[in-house]
Amino acid sequence: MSREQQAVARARKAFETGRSKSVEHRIRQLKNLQRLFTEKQSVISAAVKKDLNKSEVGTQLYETLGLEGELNTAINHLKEWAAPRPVEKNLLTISDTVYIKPEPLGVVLIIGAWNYPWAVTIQPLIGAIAAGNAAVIKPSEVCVHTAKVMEDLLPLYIDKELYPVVTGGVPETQELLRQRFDHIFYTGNSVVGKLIMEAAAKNLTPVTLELGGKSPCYIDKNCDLTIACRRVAWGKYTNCGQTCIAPDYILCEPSIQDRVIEEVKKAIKEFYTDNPKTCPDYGRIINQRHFKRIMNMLEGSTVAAGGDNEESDCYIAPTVLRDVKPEAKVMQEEIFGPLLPILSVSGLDEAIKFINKGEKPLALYCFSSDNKVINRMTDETSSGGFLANDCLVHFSVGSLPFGGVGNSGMGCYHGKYSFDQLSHLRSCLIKKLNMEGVNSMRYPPHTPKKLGWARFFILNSVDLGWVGRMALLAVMAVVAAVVLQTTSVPFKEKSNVHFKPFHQGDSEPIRSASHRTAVSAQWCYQSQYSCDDTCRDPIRWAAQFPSCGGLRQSPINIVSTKVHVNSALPPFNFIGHTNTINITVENKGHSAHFALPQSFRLTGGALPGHYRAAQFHFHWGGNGRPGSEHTIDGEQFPMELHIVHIKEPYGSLAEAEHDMAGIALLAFLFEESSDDNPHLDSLIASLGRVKNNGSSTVIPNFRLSDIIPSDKDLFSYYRYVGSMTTPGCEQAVAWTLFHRTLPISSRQLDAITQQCRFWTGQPMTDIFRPTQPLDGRVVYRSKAGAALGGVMHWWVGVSSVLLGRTGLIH
Ligand SMILES: NC(=O)c1ccc[n+]([C@@H]2O[C@H](COP(=O)([O-])OP(=O)(O)OC[C@H]3O[C@@H](n4cnc5c(N)ncnc54)[C@H](O)[C@@H]3O)[C@@H](O)[C@H]2O)c1
Ligand SMILES: CCCCCCCCCCCCCCCCCC=O
Repeated sequence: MSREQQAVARARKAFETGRSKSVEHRIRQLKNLQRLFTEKQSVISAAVKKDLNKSEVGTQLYETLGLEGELNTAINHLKEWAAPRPVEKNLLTISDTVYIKPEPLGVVLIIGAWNYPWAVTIQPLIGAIAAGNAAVIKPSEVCVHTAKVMEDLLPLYIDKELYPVVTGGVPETQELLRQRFDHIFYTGNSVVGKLIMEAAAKNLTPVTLELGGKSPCYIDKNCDLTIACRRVAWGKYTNCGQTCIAPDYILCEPSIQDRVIEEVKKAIKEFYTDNPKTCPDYGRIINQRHFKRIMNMLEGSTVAAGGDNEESDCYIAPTVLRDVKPEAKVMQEEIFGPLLPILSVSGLDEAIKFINKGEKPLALYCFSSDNKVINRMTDETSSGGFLANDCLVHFSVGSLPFGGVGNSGMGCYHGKYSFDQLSHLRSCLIKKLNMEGVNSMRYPPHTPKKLGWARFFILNSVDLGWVGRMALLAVMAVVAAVVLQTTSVPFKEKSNVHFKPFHQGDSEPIRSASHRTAVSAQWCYQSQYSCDDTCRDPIRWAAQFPSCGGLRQSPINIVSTKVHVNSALPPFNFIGHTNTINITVENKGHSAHFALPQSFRLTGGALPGHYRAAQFHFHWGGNGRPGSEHTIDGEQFPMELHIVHIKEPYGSLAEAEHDMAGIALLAFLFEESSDDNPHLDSLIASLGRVKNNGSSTVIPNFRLSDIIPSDKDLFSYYRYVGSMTTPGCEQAVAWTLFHRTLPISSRQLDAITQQCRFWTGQPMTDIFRPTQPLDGRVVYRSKAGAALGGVMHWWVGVSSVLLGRTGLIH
């Protein structure tokens, strides 16, 4: 068995153990990579310096900083990415659970290139690990020193069976390509890209090809040429032009060519001094083969700036070429070096024509102050990425898919795109064995009438709240009956539609005890799901609790730039919150609830009435993971406190659930502090006494005002209408999320998350529901100094918008 075969076989065996699939394992591996970049930065930089003469700062700026960002994103979002994704349903599948389940592909081969050896090799690896795959890593042999460092260091930090490094050149890569993989992720030139695809085709292995090509740069005469040329010079000469997305050549009108040359020259001097050769920020060509290749391209072109070179040092100065013709040697292939040809075009039309004659590029740059020019360039061309008035930086935006199109590649990655690219997005539809009558429309004998019903059910998608869904289930039952009656298909089983009361929640003490037992045996948080296949994880709550699939669900992500500032949101009045009392805490199986006396009251805050306190509880993560339910601009916080109040005169959630603001929930996010928050100590200690489901204890001398800020510090908050965050997800909640966060130390967080157990006996961690779609709701933000006058008016406004949207009025 060859070394390559052995590595692949070992990786597959390790994958088959299943360990790469556990989210915890993935996060641990990603954290280990984080540690590698912290602990070994100097070793990494020294190798890159030897390979490409990049400075230590340059390596950090262009390679490892981006990787750190990718690692942070993957670690923070992995749970959300890996969770099942609910999808829109048609009427036929309305009562089914329909979702996408991302699953690992298997063993991925990652073939890296030499120009940004860490960025282009480790970034796909982050995606492969995050998606739960094993990966064989083949660094480019061209960057000799870096390949060796990768081979030495990676096994010290990450699981070496699952993620082996195989070094070597073309023969070794070819031997790898003879093995069977579940995905091949290749970065390099298009010629080899085709060979990779050919090899992959033998096993129908999917490929991602991150290739290159000539990325054009159009400079419109209507723009600030100094700024444009500085940005182009940066994009071109960074890493000595050996960047896949470097602007390959400039297209501009002849009238501005001289100015462009002058401005590029100025920028070269500004960045790399009069003598780039001695400038620590100017790199070298990777080897003499590439040096010769680049120097050959100069043939037949006029040098307007630069041109100095020294073969023994692999040095080529930043160079500008003027009046270059399309037939010139330098225009026949990707330059991948520090030569910047300028070609004349008569204007935008000709530039677009010229670009469209070539292969679709990896990047396309357009510099102009005129939006019409920018819009025409995007509308009338195609490329992997498009940037107006800048170069390269799209590579650093993790929310943008990075990749080529046509000859510049296929597939994309970065951030969540890497995860998706290296996952199989499995379609899942879970149906029950009842409601067989509805299916009769698809069974033979086929009739025009059945076709009519099938058209109705298949061609209509649904976005109804629970009320609509209930009504529709009723319609479906009738249809089933009608279809049954009018066909001769014999059915042994009766179509049966259950109208469960939709408020089967567990928000004790305001939900009933009988509900509690029935429900807690069935629903669970995502963290419990894998160990108990009978429980419903959040994605499937709606199958049993229709309201959980409604249009006003909580929690939500609050996008701070999209909230509406509202001056009719005044401060709150708390009554009784400073009283010292004894409170009972009980492990409810999904969380621990701290009961509050009804004498604690709440008014103000634009709430439409007076509210009585019921209980408070926390949502937390585990083992360093955040656990808040609400997120702000995508950020999840370590923990969240919910204080539940019921509107007067209701006595329970069942009574309050038909009132859109029947419950007032006050939410506080926690932020990690270096010191302990002493007010939490008694609560933490009490959790240690209620480890198991159903156990309870008393906390003496408790004051709610000790754990929350005083009224005067609570004038600033977000408000929206939503739901309870546990089944039955009753849409009866006026949510208030305060800006002011509460402190908690990491020691305290650990103590909280490690003490209690779920009703299933597993450690009670990650007790939060994922954020839900806003579905057109508006989030309001209070404005200090607001008056009470507009409160009712505000609520009337909010209610009519919501009811109108769900079609319940009009
Ligand atoms: N799109 C991107 O993200 C991206 C990033 C970097 C580089 N690139 C492109 O890559 C090119 C430069 O890289 P390169 O190709 O010189 O890198 P390279 O020479 O390092 O080759 C890339 C990988 O292909 C392997 N390889 C080379 N020849 C092979 C063969 N015949 N059979 C099998 N494997 C083989 C090498 O071992 C190496 O691991 C440029 O075109 C550049 O634009 C693209
Ligand atoms: C405060 C200012 C910080 C500026 C940071 C700018 C970083 C820009 C990052 C550009 C990244 C370019 C890397 C290109 C790698 C491309 C891989 C292909 O060859």
